Amino acid sequence: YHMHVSEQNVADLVLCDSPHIHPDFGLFSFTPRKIIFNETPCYVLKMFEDLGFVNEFMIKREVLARFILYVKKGYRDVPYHNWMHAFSVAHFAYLCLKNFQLVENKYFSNLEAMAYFIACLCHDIDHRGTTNSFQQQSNSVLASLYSSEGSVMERHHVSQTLCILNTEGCNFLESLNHEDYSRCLDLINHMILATDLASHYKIHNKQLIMATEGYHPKDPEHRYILACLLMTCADLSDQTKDWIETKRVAQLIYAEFFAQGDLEKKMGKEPANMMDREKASIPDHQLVFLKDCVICIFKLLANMFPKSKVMIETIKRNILCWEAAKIIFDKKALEGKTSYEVLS
Ligand SMILES: Cc1nc2ccc(C(=O)N[C@]34C[C@H]5C[C@H](C[C@H](C5)C3)C4)cc2n2c(-c3ccccc3Cl)nnc12
Ligand SMILES: [Mg+2]
Repeated sequence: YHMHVSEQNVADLVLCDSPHIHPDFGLFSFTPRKIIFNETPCYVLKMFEDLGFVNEFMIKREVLARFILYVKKGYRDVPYHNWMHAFSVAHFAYLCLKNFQLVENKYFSNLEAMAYFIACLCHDIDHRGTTNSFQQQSNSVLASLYSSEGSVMERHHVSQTLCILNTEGCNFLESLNHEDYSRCLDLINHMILATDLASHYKIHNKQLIMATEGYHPKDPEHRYILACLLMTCADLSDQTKDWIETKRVAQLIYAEFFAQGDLEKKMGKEPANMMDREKASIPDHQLVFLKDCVICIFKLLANMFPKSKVMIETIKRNILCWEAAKIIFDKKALEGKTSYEVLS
């Protein structure tokens, strides 16, 4: 693995005790993006320990510290799909494990819980800020590797995760017995693949049935579908925070989308509307995304875990904010302003 992390940073992280955990850190309303970038590795280590995995699986703190720093280094400096996105997604996994007591209430085994947290942390490693369809369109190396199976980027994120685990001094799972080790990698693989939104639409109906008819913990398909639901919720968890956060995240996402659109234009390709800074109507697109995708997923989560009902209210409030914003965006469009200019 060509990346490198300084052993000084590893030593500092092993000794890190600096930030006391913020009192609201365990609440669904907490916004993990407010954590100072340089303190995030320490928070990941603290979440990992707080979830009991270090003791349960006899994990060496130094090896885990090195793994976390390699994962962080594996993310690129793109507007949205960067380390802070991974950190916020892992924080949401931490919130679900703690607030829903997924292990205590037998929804997840300890191994599944650890795989869930790790998959969230690693689910977008080495993202280039471009979509799966762009990989195909541009005949990227990743497309040549994975396009026959689909979920091109997600397969690359899995591959990068395995590369880091196989890097000297990073395999914190080495203390697991052979069966747990291969089961954990299999779980991480399926959980990361589940973050391809196109895949989510394929199993949404099964999730609806599970959420309405009841969860059967002994049914392996239910365990798989629940893991997929929890991955998608974590990936979209920015949408369950207050409006200021939601608006700021939209700026980051559209910065990425429009950069891809600009690239496609340079390549002589016609970008999709949501990627075209001249054509995209951000409020309209976000209203469709929130009403047709985000709120449906979190309603399923609320069916299974009533404690997450508060997030439905937050998403509804964000929808109202986008409805109000739409009026302003449409007025500014008449003055010739693009919606990205209005959003910024
Ligand atoms: C706020 C917000 N808006 C978003 C608007 C749109 C899309 C999006 O990928 N749409 C689709 C629409 C159809 C069917 C599939 C495949 C493609 C064609 C593209 C999905 C994602 C959005 N998204 C994400 C997000 C979640 C997972 C992966 C990547 C991203 Cl960017 N996280 N936050 C947001
Ligand atoms: Mg992704």
